[in-house]
Amino acid sequence: MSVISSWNLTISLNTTISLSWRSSLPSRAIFPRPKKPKTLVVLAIALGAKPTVLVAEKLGDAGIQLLKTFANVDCSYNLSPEELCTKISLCDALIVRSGTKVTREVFESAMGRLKVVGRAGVGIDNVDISAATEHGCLVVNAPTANTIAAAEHGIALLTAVSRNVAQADASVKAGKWERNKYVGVSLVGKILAVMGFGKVGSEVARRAKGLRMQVIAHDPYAPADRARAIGVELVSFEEALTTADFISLHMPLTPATSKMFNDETFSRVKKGVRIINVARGGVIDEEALLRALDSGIVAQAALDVFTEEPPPQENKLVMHENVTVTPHLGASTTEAQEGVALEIAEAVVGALKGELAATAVNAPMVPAEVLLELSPYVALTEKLGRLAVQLVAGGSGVKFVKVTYASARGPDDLDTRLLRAMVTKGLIEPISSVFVNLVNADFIGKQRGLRLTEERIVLDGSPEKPLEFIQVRIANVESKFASAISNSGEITVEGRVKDGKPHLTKVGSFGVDVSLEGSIVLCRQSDQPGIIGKVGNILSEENVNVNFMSVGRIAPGKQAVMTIGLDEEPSRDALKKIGEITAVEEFVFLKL
Ligand SMILES: NC(=O)c1ccc[n+]([C@@H]2O[C@H](COP(=O)([O-])OP(=O)(O)OC[C@H]3O[C@@H](n4cnc5c(N)ncnc54)[C@H](O)[C@@H]3O)[C@@H](O)[C@H]2O)c1
Ligand SMILES: O=C(O)[C@H](O)COP(=O)(O)O
Repeated sequence: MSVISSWNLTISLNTTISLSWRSSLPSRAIFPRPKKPKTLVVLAIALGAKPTVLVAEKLGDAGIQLLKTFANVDCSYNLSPEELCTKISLCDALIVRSGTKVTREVFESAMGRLKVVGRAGVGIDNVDISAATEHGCLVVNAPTANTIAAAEHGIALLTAVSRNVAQADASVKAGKWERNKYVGVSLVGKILAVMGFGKVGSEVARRAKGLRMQVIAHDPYAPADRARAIGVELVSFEEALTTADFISLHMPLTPATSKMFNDETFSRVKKGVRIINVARGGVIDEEALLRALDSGIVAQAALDVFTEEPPPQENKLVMHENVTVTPHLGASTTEAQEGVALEIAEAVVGALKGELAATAVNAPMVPAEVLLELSPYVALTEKLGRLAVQLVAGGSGVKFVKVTYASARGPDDLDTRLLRAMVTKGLIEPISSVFVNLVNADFIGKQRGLRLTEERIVLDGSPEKPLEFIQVRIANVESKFASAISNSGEITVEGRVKDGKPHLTKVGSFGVDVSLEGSIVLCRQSDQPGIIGKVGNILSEENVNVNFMSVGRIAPGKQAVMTIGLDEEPSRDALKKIGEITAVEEFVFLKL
């Protein structure tokens, strides 16, 4: 017997969302699936073996200790890209700082085993997030623990450039005493433009106010009330650029911010401006900065970060007399590194345990109370998806899927992202070798050409229950069980949560009622006495336990659909015998 595995979304009791590994029997009878390369690894975890965490860059000891309570920890620093790719297929989690590039090749080399990448810090520009998502790998970061350290480093560089501290230090050490050469500029009353008013930017602004600078900020996404509360005016990019005496950069490196400071922007700054960058090297076009420094447009620059780290030897920008540099030290305080290590270790352990960390970068965040409430509907939607797709006749292809949520709640009062992901999982997993989770559901769905639309029906009644029923319909397909096609011409399955358990309540236009556990047989027959007994006998001869049975009919004596819930999988022979009962017009066996 072969065993396959997949991520499974569950909601744990402490109300965190869980993406956990599940091993299950393949739906051989209907859709044989190839073995996946991650099988052994997943089984190892399922059987209680410790997961392996590769720590690829120096991490604070508290974090390492925490990881060791749950996992085997392999601290291998300075790996070459090739070595990382070789090692990664033996690891369930990877922890990096900014010095390791977690590329698409890394995810591909992981062969499906890598479940989480932890970035021990804020910037995730060294992790290929798209590739992580495509491979269903969760990415978490540690976004708060180094904020103060980075802000303090920004202020250190600001004060250092204003008083030529680095240059004067080097000069004295070279045996010189150049008091006139290193006359500085005062900060009091000068305009500081903080570019990127997030966590670090606002802490820099707070501290610069303490130095009695006039602080303005540019951030297209920052809330004005946060700026007001600190006494900072939010201004346009143009105003920040043209009025600032000092510019401090604190935005992430994204396609939109890449080389945001270039020849054109430098041509608009106030002559003699001083620039501090503790964000990311890539937000400045370094060659343009060099030109601006040489022409005196930029008087000085202080750089903690570079496009390429470490920058090449004898780099003109690094060696420039008006440039102060540090080797990406923004987060490097003892306190910040201990905090970051703990923050990332907790997030990675949580993710490996099946909880989705609050710092997930590539998965939708759903509040804990919403998760708890939606938990039984998560199971229901996945199972409806699984049923619907198994009803499709071979060769039909599944493209147009509609999910209808019927609820007494207002349209804005129901977060369906989880449910949509689970329908996608249910639709795709039985017919492919990919595994789908909350991280990659939308991507995989799109990749496979699935056009999933959602629809809300607002019911009268009490909004206490989040959902009354959920319907999954597949359009433009034939069904291997013709009765599953409703009057609208689509394969239709509908379900409800009863006593906390998912139930199938409609197939096509037939009302049914069966708990969605184990597997089910759907059987259409001409309504007459004795059929239930005959089917029951065939199954009991095989020791297959019937856990639920319901019959939905159009009218007495006409057609009826019998739904039988089974604990075990019947043999092909037993299924054949059911099909041979004279009154049975069609039947289908479905695995949940
Ligand atoms: N040098 C270091 O060691 C070090 C340490 C910590 C953080 N960082 C870097 O500092 C930066 C900020 O970190 P954070 O924790 O404050 O992040 P954050 O997400 O809290 O803040 C980033 C801010 O930038 C804003 N932003 C996005 N696009 C922008 C644009 N085009 N123009 C202006 N603002 C824009 C966002 O709205 C957000 O408010 C990141 O690049 C991070 O990697 C560096
Ligand atoms: O984005 C960050 O958190 C900082 O750049 C720190 O990077 P580091 O962990 O490599 O010091």
